[in-house]
Amino acid sequence: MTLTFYKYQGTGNDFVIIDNRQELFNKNDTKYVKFLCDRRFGIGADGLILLENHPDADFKMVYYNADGNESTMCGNGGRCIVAFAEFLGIFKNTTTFYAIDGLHHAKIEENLIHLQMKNVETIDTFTTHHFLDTGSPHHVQFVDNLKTFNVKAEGEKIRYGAPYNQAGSNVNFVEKINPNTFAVRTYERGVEDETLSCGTGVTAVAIAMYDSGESASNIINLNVEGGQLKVSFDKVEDTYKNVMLIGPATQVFKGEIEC
Ligand SMILES: N[C@H](CCC[C@H](N)C(=O)O)C(=O)O
Repeated sequence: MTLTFYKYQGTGNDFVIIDNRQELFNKNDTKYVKFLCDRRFGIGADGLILLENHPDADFKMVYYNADGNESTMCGNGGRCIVAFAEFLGIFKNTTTFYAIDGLHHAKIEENLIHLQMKNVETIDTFTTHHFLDTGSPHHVQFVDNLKTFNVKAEGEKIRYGAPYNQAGSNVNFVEKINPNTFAVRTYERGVEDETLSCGTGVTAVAIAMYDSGESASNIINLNVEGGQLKVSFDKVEDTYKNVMLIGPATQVFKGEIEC
């Protein structure tokens, strides 16, 4: 049997996306998902995304990291599945979908995907870093010379070290460009390497920078290895609401693979 897939990338975070509305994909075959994401033996991607039907929304998103395990919310993957759903004709302009962290609203404007992320109520702030969950867990810390920083080695230490341990966290290293712009490089849990961009990661960075006073703007630019993203939000009492992750999402190619 052949499996039709689409390859998407959102600021360099890349995904295999499958229209699984017929529910033919074997969701329990971790080894097969890992094979599809393998950059040498398979298609190659940071993650795999299934688009499925949902009774109360336009569609449902199921996300797997490159290690083959289902994981928490993927912001760049969320932007890519919105572009894919529009390509399939599931919606025009605005849409809603369910992901593991709940209902998401999204719209496409001037070729950019505007994805509403979950509200953020809790930010743990320490002398060395911040920790918050934007749909996935994120450790956020400033470094000098981000360009030459050893993201993989240092990210791995933090990701597997206390207090995260085996469950882990994604790790974002940050450099301030100006009060409204930050450069970010991310070590991603479940990819176990640096990715060119992490959507829930830049969302965490933007909120942490505002919350700690590093930025006074609620519209923040994030420069990532794979391009530029924008995050906007409203702080209502102690909660960050209307959190929007804004950026491009591109269909790179369509393919078929034996399964
Ligand atoms: N690796 C993350 C999920 C994907 C996050 C990232 N690709 C994004 O764009 O948010 C985790 O397991 O927590």
